[in-house]
Amino acid sequence: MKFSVFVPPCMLEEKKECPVLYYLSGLTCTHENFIHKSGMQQHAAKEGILIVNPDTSPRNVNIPGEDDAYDFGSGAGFYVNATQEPWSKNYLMYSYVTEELVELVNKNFAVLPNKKGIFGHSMGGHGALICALKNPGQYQSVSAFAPICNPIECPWGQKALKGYLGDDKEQWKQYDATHLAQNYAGTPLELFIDQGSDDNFLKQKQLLPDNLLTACAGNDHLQAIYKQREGYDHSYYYIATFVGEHIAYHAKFLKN
Ligand SMILES: N[C@@H](CCC(=O)N[C@@H](CSC=O)C(=O)NCC(=O)O)C(=O)O
Repeated sequence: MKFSVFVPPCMLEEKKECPVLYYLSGLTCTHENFIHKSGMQQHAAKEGILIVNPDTSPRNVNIPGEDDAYDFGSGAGFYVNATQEPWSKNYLMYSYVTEELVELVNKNFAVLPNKKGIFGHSMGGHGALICALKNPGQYQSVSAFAPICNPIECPWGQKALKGYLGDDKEQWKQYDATHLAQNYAGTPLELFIDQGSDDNFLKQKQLLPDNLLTACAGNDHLQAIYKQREGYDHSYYYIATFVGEHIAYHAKFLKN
């Protein structure tokens, strides 16, 4: 598995220990889209935060058809642990991003292991939300750009969850941010949800933020901040515009 890391100057030059922020990308992305297109480096440098961006799936694992669709298989791991063959051997993205990658980063970079945030875009926004909701207290901050908020109810999510987890919809709920938010009983958590108003995938009902906001409103342990950006779409131009605001938001929690 490849992943990219941005090391802030204060870690490189002043040998300071820094907080760490994991960014989970969306469908079709590799570990490079975010570093090429978001412009996050200047903001992470200013705040002194190490950024880690994993790939979105295993690659070249010789599963027939693994590269055939943009929304399933390569580039579309959906941050779940697959239980269905042939995916279950390699497609363990949830354990990878919450455990294996974290251990690797903690061992190899001078990060503060208890100052850890997570954010992401679209499929990766879904990933960030479920990682935080399933692991109360593990992430000090979470935010998402145009996340898939209720995958059990949208075409992208239904295709992926059926393929990786099988037909039992009870299993799907374990990876659904809206369902997890309805049942969350952990330490108080704030979810920062960002959404462009002119996002085609919002219009196609792939994202369903209202369902997650309703779930949060009914749960005293959760607080949602929802920012709708007038006229913005789903692209990296949108992410590049607001990534500084997200990194500053995480810094409030990670640098106190
Ligand atoms: N090719 C697909 C859409 C693919 C797409 O828009 N991917 C987004 C994330 S969407 C949700 O996870 C993305 O980040 N693309 C990479 C980029 O650099 O823009 C289609 O045609 O519908």
